Amino acid sequence: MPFDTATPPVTAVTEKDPSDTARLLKRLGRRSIVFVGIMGAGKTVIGRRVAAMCNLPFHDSDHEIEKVSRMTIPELFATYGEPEFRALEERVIERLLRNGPQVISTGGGAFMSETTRNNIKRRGVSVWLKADIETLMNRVSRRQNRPLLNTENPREVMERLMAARCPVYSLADVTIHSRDVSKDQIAAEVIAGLLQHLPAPRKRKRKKKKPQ
Ligand SMILES: Nc1ncnc2c1ncn2[C@@H]1O[C@H](COP(=O)(O)OP(=O)(O)OP(=O)(O)O)[C@@H](O)[C@H]1O
Ligand SMILES: O=C(O)C1=C[C@@H](O)[C@@H](O)[C@H](O)C1
Ligand SMILES: [Mg+2]
Repeated sequence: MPFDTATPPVTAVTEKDPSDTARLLKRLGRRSIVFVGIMGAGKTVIGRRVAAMCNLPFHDSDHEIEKVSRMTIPELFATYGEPEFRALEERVIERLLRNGPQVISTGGGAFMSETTRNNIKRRGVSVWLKADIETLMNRVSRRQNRPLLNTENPREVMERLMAARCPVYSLADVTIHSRDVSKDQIAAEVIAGLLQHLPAPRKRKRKKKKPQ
């Protein structure tokens, strides 16, 4: 499947406009904003920024997993293998989701679990940060903390993962094109995208007074 990043642009709200974040918080209620997407898409950095803009708590499932297991993700993969990591990831996200409203950034493979997708649907609104292969490879080459990419040909692995995962990521409620423009701009586009997705509460009609 060709990877198309031609997501329709979302009109960005300005960061200075407090009413946009206030409206979003009202529409969100107790739900969480949940970032999904492949490694390097920007889930952690953009998630943290959106949380700061909305004055919401921020959690990253990878960091949470490292905290509860007292191991790094590469250590977890090496010691227990990927299936154990995935089971832990499901449990951690399920627990995090109970405490909305907040922003949660998930690990790159988390949304592939049907259980996790259902949990997110029930208690959150999902945002796919969608990026092209060049941008992603540029970003992930800076750090060696992603066990799935510790191979001879990380680009080939990334292409394979994208082909398998993009159709699933596309099930997210909101899609934002992640690219190398300022992080504030992407965060503002996320807020605009969420406002477009979440319907404004309908005004109640006033009952007409019966004539006396
Ligand atoms: N809009 C952007 N402009 C420039 N750099 C960016 C942008 N968004 C993210 N980055 C950079 O890309 C790298 C990867 O971002 P980040 O760690 O947030 O990705 P991730 O989606 O959380 O990945 P993973 O699934 O591996 O946790 C970081 O170095 C981050 O600073
Ligand atoms: O894409 C993936 O499967 C992963 C992404 C990272 O966020 C970590 O959750 C882990 O390295 C696995
Ligand atoms: Mg991350």
